Amino acid sequence: MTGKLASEYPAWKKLQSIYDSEHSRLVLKDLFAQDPSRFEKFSREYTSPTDSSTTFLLDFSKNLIDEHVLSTLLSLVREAGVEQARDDMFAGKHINTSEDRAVLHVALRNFDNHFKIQESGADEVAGVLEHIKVFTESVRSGEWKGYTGKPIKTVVNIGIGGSDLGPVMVTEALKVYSKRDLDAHFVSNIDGTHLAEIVKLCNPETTLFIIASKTFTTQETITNATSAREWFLKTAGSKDHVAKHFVALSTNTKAVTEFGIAEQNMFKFWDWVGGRYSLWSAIGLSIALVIGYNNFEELLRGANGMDRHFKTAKLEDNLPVLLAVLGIWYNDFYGAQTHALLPYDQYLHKFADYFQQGDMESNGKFITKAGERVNYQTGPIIWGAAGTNGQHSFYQLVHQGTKLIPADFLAPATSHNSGVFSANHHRILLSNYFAQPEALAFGKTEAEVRKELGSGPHVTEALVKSKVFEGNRPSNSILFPKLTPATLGALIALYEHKIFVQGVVWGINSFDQMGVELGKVLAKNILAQLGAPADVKGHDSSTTGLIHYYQKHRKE
Ligand SMILES: O=P(O)(O)OC[C@H]1O[C@H](O)[C@H](O)[C@@H](O)[C@@H]1O
Repeated sequence: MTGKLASEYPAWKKLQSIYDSEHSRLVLKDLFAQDPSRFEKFSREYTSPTDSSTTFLLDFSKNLIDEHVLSTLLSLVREAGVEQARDDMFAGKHINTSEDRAVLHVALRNFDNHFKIQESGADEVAGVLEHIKVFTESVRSGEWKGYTGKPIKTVVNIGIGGSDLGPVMVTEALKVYSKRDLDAHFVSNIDGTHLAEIVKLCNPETTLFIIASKTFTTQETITNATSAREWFLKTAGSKDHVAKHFVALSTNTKAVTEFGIAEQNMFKFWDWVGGRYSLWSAIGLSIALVIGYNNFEELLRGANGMDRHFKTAKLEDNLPVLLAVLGIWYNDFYGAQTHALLPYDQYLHKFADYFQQGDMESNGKFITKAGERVNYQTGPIIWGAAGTNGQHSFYQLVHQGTKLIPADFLAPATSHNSGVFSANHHRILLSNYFAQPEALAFGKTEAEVRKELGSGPHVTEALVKSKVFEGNRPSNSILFPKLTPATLGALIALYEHKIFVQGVVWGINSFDQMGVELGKVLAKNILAQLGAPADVKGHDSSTTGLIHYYQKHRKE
């Protein structure tokens, strides 16, 4: 972090001039034809520094780059001081400057104290992991009993944002490792419908509520938790029973005890864990309950392997850096607005949702750390869905629309369910995983279309044109042997560090989230005015009109 605007770096200016003068030359079809070793040059195999069985391939050869572009992008990383900023993060420096906090999700998975981290609380991580281990083992084994002496059958995580999305994504991704007789549900939305539908599936005698909130002040979570406790007490009667059925994951001991959860039922974490980076902390309790502590630890170890790679690999081979600079190339020079995450693995169907918060809350900023307005684009819009469903909905636009949509395709070579149905499913899935990036990159020319259609009265010019695929649409492919906890940990950490690198280049603070505040404050003010039309004051005519319409039509 240099305090400069990204556009001031010499490499940025050079990239702009390369783009202006040469981008029309960067045509994938030609680049591949000119260089038979393009795949070897622009792909890397990752092997975890701590566990050789955690490995994946990143193929970035289908990007609109050549060696000159890539080396200039890496110069940008150097000029922006990414390596120093990375080392500062790992050392526990307060790089979240607006909140004066360290950013230490890497400390949550710092096995063997590999990184020397001084920040207060970092030495408590192992103790909390032990707490998680003991608790999850007692719940999973049936030793932990509800108030009528029955074991826990259902866990309900109540949280929102980072206190929800990570646990949801990971428990879905690693479902195959779950304990079959323990159901897990997640309630996040303040809409009472969410909780109402979930409690229908729960028996108060055998349900454990996990109240997950870093601050323990989030309106949605505290309201849902209070309602869940009321629902529970309707059957359980005595408040003494709450201790067996409610635990909290938080940094706010005072608010947790005020809520009525005993301190021994609170799993602690620290203000240097950002909400959207918290699944590795106590916020992962629901994950550990579902997949077991050992698998949870494997997830963390997988992430730790990626941390070590990110910390030491040279920039040319540093996978988070490579993903980051490719993203910058499209976002800032090609004018791409979005980035799609397209996992060809049903287990990863929440992956894009998760990184919507991870990326967009981190890098959706227009002010640099020094308080200057940027004069370039920052974080992309992240979106996506599991393949092949997307192919039957939005891929049309990705292939033939007017927008450039860089995409990451992810897939496992082996399915967890190969033995359940015929191997055919996975082969078909993967044939699509291979075909889509190929189609995007190389397209189909007008000549090919004409040849295919032949001649005849039905072959109009319009028909020919509509069947052309221009190609030259870039993508990354990430292929891993199998979706294990460690592989998933490595992949999540890969994207976390990608977001970090981009944030440093853009000069922004990736670790605060001031942009979520205004709406919250206005909603609080409006909530106090919803009683009667006469109370509605101080708004524009649109907001006033909407509230009045609501007041006229509501039946509560
Ligand atoms: O965990 P909590 O304190 O309840 O916060 C839940 C969420 O609240 C806000 O929306 C923040 O922007 C998120 O980053 C955070 O994850």
